[in-house]
Amino acid sequence: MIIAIDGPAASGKGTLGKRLAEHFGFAHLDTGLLYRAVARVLMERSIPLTDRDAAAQAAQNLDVSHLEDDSRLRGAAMGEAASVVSAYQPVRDALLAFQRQFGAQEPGAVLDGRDIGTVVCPDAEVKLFITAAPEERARRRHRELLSRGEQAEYETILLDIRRRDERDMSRSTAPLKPAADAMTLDTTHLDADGTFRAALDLVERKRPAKVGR
Ligand SMILES: Nc1ncnc2c1ncn2[C@@H]1O[C@H](COP(=O)(O)OP(=O)(O)OP(=O)(O)O)[C@@H](O)[C@H]1O
Ligand SMILES: Nc1ccn([C@@H]2O[C@H](COP(=O)(O)O)[C@@H](O)[C@H]2O)c(=O)n1
Repeated sequence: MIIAIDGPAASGKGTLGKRLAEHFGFAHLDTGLLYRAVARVLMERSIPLTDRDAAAQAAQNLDVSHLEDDSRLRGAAMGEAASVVSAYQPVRDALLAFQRQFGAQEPGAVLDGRDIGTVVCPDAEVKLFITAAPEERARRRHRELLSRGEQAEYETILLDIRRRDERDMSRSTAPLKPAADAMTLDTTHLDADGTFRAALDLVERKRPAKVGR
């Protein structure tokens, strides 16, 4: 059983994915971390992000263990860099098998990203597309950074989110878009608990007999 969650930056995909996975006893993969990790390899070696061959090589040799715990992958700069290297087809190709293998786990898996319902797991039983207005997403990210004691400007975050959305939606390879059979949830006026309840309702409506412990 696969729950595919896609959506734009800071829409709450990861928060929701984690909660759904806990609820159903499934594994969870934040696929954005894979692209962030590829970008980090290049940045650590002072290789320009425009070097497609180096990015592809980094993706092919990526150590995918412990990405969740790696604080160096978080932050706006790494998200921006990830959105550059993620547009390269060979990078995406190199990360595909791992993601599909992750999705094949029993009793199930939740994967969140940009192309899970469209490319990685086109046969997922449940596909959710999580959105929120850019201003609300920027407010959430701003709150998050301030609560971690980091310096953050709301306007800068909003610009970053808009730029990243644009790049992710307009690229030719695996652009961010809802799968034809995805259920869209606009969370602009929902908090994290409300989002979880609304998503759970959608999941259970879609697969009432198969989902649940
Ligand atoms: N429905 C919600 N209402 C308010 N805040 C939320 C909601 N969902 C998530 N958040 C908060 O918004 C921030 C972004 O959420 P999260 O990291 O889950 O988004 P994301 O879509 O996975 O982001 P990214 O695309 O950058 O990986 C976090 O601080 C999270 O706690
Ligand atoms: N399935 C995915 C997941 C992510 N990306 C790219 O990585 C960037 C960072 O992702 P976050 O979810 O960690 O913010 C994102 O902007 C995408 O460009 C992707 O292409 N496919």
